[in-house]
Amino acid sequence: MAASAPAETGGGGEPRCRLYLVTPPALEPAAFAEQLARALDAGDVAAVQLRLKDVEESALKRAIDVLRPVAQSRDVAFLLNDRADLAVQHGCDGAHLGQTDGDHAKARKLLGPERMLGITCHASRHLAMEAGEVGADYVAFGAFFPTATKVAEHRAEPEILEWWAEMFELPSVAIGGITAENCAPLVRAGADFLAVVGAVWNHPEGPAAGVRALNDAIAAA
Ligand SMILES: Cc1ncc(COP(=O)(O)OP(=O)(O)O)c(N)n1
Ligand SMILES: Cc1ncsc1CCOP(=O)(O)O
Ligand SMILES: [Mg+2]
Repeated sequence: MAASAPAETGGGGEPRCRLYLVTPPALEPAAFAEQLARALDAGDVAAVQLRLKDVEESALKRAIDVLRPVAQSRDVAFLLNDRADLAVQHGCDGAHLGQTDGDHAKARKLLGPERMLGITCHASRHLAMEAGEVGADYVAFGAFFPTATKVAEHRAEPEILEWWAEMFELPSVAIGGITAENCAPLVRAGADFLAVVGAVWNHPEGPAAGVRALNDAIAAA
C-alpha cells in the first residue's frame, strides 16, 4: 500500500508494520474529510478503508467522492469496504471483502492488477490460503481483542500472524480492538498492517493523537 515514508523503519529501511485506518461506522462526508485530513497529516498511515454499512448507494458514492481525494492526494491508498464494483467505478485503490461479500475470484478480475483486493480470513489458516490462491493482496485476521465497533464472531491469536509471516510473503492485516496499549504482540508476531477504528476516531485527545500514539507504539514494539 502506498504512502509517505514513516518515521520508524525495520532493519532494512522498510517499515515493519504500518497503520491502516478504517472509517467510523457513521459519518458526514464533508465534516469527516477535515478530521481525516488531520489524522493523515499527523503521522504514517498506509491506507484508509471507507466502511459504511447500511447506507444508501447514493450516500456511499458521495462519501467516496469526498473522501477519496483526501487520502489519495497524500499518497495514502483508499479502499472501499464490501463493494469491488463501486471501488472500480469511483477510482478507489482497492476493495476489502469479507467471506460473505460475493465471489472473490470475480472481484479479483473486476479490480484488475492495479487495484488491491483485501480479504477477511477471521482466524482461519484455510481461509487465508484460499485468499492467497484467489489473488488477494492481503489477508486480514481478527478480531484480536474485544471491539465495540462490530459484533465480531471470531477471535484470533497472534500465533496466526506469526505462522502466516513464516509461510507466506503476502502481507497480513490485524484487526479488532487494537490500541496503542495492546498492539505490541501483534507487531512482534509479524503483522504488516494494523487496522483500527476506535483507537483513532475515539481517541480522547482526537484522531491525530490516536495516529501518533499508534505510530509510536508500533515503533516501540
Ligand atoms: C482490514 C479489514 N479486515 C476485516 C474487515 C471485516 O470485513 P467483513 O468480515 O466483511 O465485515 P464488515 O467490515 O463488512 O462488517 C474489514 N472491513 N477490514
Ligand atoms: C471491521 C472489523 N472487523 C473485525 S473487527 C472490526 C472492527 C474494528 O474496529 P476497532 O478497531 O474499533 O475494534
Ligand atoms: Mg464486509
